[in-house]
Amino acid sequence: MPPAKVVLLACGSYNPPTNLHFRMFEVARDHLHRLGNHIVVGGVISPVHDKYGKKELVASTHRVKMLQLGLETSNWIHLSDWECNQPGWTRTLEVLRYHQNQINDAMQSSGGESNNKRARQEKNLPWLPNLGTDEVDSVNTPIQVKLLCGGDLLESFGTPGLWRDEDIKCVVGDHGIVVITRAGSDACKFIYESDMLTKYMNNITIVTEWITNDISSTKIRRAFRRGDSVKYLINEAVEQYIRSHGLYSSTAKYESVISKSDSSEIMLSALNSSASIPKMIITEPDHAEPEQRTKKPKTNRRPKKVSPVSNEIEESEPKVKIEIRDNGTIEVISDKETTV
Ligand SMILES: Nc1ncnc2c1ncn2[C@@H]1O[C@H](COP(=O)(O)OP(=O)(O)OP(=O)(O)O)[C@@H](O)[C@H]1O
Ligand SMILES: NC(=O)c1ccc[n+]([C@@H]2O[C@H](COP(=O)(O)O)[C@@H](O)[C@H]2O)c1
Repeated sequence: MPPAKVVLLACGSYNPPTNLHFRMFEVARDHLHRLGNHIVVGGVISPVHDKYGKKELVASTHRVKMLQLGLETSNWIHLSDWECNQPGWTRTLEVLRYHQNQINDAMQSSGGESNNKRARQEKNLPWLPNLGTDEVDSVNTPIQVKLLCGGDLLESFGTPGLWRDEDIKCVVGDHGIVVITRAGSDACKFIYESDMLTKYMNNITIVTEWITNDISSTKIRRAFRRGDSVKYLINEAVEQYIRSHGLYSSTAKYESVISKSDSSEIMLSALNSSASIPKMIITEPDHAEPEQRTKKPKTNRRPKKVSPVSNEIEESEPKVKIEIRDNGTIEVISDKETTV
């Protein structure tokens, strides 16, 4: 079997981007190439929309600029600002599908895989500028966009009300996930405890990061606030940018475009909206029914703030409370079990 061509797409806040955000891609690419059944033809970072409303989230104009600076030294990871240029927060499945469809369109409109290289070069996408290269031509297989994430993001699938079951099924079943292990999360155990993830296990690649380093954006923001050094933890140009714009300092004002309770309602209405998602052109989803998960995720952190539930949610929907915690994570508490 010829190796599958893969684009790794990582969603997140990048508030600010740390060395580990970029390193995730390197670790994942090495691993996939070593397995021998994938060729990674590109890496894409998609920063989340301002209306995601996470605590201390600075404007996407800053986060995009910091990512551009951090990526200057990479020749294969690129920024896609599509998500943050949308009118509101976009579910991750939609983000994956948009990028998959763009690639499929570009490949198809340039006459397929094996001919018309120049036409394909003209179709190069800003976040995938190597469509017309020999590397991409080397095998005649479609390009698959996979979600690249840390173990904590995988575990967020188990937060009641945060992800739609059918989204998880399509993210894992249609696209596939590459998960980098992270301190504090246990991806293998999480998959074992989920019937649905176990079912799609052949599309989940767990990559153990042996050179462990638990940098997080939260810790970097804390260091800035306290005036501590962040040298060797984030890119120097990114550090310079943060200092020159006075981001994350103890006096920094977070000009949130929306209030926290608005952000909860925006996420909820996006999750409950019946608006159809553009379908991928190549792969059709497997419509197997989600299976029941038997265990609620454990949490021992106390909520800081509770926002009212939007009235627009129907009676039959789970009652959901959104809480924004001290460390900036958004926690959604539902009165129903998740079906991951
Ligand atoms: N140290 C790390 N190891 C593995 N994955 C990481 C690491 N840091 C971030 N990631 C992953 O990068 C993606 C984007 O993460 P995000 O922007 O939320 O960063 P974060 O450091 O977790 O942020 P915060 O501390 O603000 O919650 C997620 O998939 C996350 O799991
Ligand atoms: N239902 C969904 O599609 C869903 C839910 C929660 C978070 N997400 C995404 O996961 C990422 C999480 O980022 P943070 O770890 O910074 O919160 C963001 O890109 C966010 O958009 C997607």
